[in-house]
Amino acid sequence: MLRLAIQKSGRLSEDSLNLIRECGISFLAASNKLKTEATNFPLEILYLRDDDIPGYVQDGVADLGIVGQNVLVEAGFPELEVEGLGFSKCRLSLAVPRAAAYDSIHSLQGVSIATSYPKILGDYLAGQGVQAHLHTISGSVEIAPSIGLAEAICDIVSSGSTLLGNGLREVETVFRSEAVLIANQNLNAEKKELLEQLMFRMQAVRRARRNKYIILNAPVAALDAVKQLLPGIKSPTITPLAEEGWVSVQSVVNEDDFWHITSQLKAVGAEGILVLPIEKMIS
Ligand SMILES: Nc1ncnc2c1ncn2[C@@H]1O[C@H](COP(=O)(O)OP(=O)(O)OP(=O)(O)O)[C@@H](O)[C@H]1O
Ligand SMILES: O=P(O)(O)OC[C@H]1O[C@H](OP(=O)(O)OP(=O)(O)O)[C@H](O)[C@@H]1O
Ligand SMILES: [Mg+2]
Repeated sequence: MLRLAIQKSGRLSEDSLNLIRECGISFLAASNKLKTEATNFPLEILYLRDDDIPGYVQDGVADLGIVGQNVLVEAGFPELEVEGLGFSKCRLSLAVPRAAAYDSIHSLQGVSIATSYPKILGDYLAGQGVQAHLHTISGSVEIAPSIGLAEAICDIVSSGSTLLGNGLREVETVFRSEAVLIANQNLNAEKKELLEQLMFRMQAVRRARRNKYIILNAPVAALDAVKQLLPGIKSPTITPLAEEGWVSVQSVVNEDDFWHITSQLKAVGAEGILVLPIEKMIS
């Protein structure tokens, strides 16, 4: 049985549970329990504070974990990372009060900085040859300058609205992060095999999320142009319509290219374009 540690409640929780469910793994929702067992895969899920997850996986208390790279690197175990999961993308940034003078990172020489990430920030500043006074606090970092605790901060930024709401200005990106799957490095052969199975499923889910299934009608005369725009996995599926001179084309498009490609498809004469989500995608 594999033991997977996920965040009990917080930013990573829902996406972690959804990913496990989309891998076809069923379990009872644990509203107040701290662990659950899957009913159709040899997996036990532990619900923990995210800061504890890297240490538990390093020690082998849990075999696997899902955690932000920021927390993983801060804990000092970057080597546990198996793969990026594409959600909870954010950055760790330095910010100063809106009116404060700031020319370059050297403006922070000798300045006091509040952060929950003293290791990542300390390494970054050392790399830039800057010495600052770090105040480690565990939360609400953005209020530190307004209450006189520090002159600058280093914390997680996503939309930037928390910085804006606290009168702060982002000046440097220190670290980019997303949720990652981590694994203990001494898994036995049986657990390694289960990890492979889980990763195979996670990859199929992630590929499916990045792609859409597209079905459209096109005049035969436009077929070459349509094929150019829709190369598909191998090549598009083409079937004749009941109406002479028309075909139905089915293919897969990348989410990022989707709007660009559909407007070009319309321009070459495609009609009745349907776009469907893909549940799993296995190469
Ligand atoms: N605004 C955000 N946008 C995207 N990802 C974020 C954001 N804030 C945090 N994250 C990511 O989600 C992780 C968990 O954030 P959360 O705020 O839930 O942590 P926490 O308060 O430390 O939780 P815990 O109670 O488990 O210790 C962060 O370490 C980071 O990787
Ligand atoms: O750039 P933004 O989109 O505003 O996001 C950044 C904020 O999100 C996180 O806090 P969260 O809202 O998770 O609350 P927390 O401090 O309780 O963890 C993080 O600690 C920042 O404060
Ligand atoms: Mg935490």
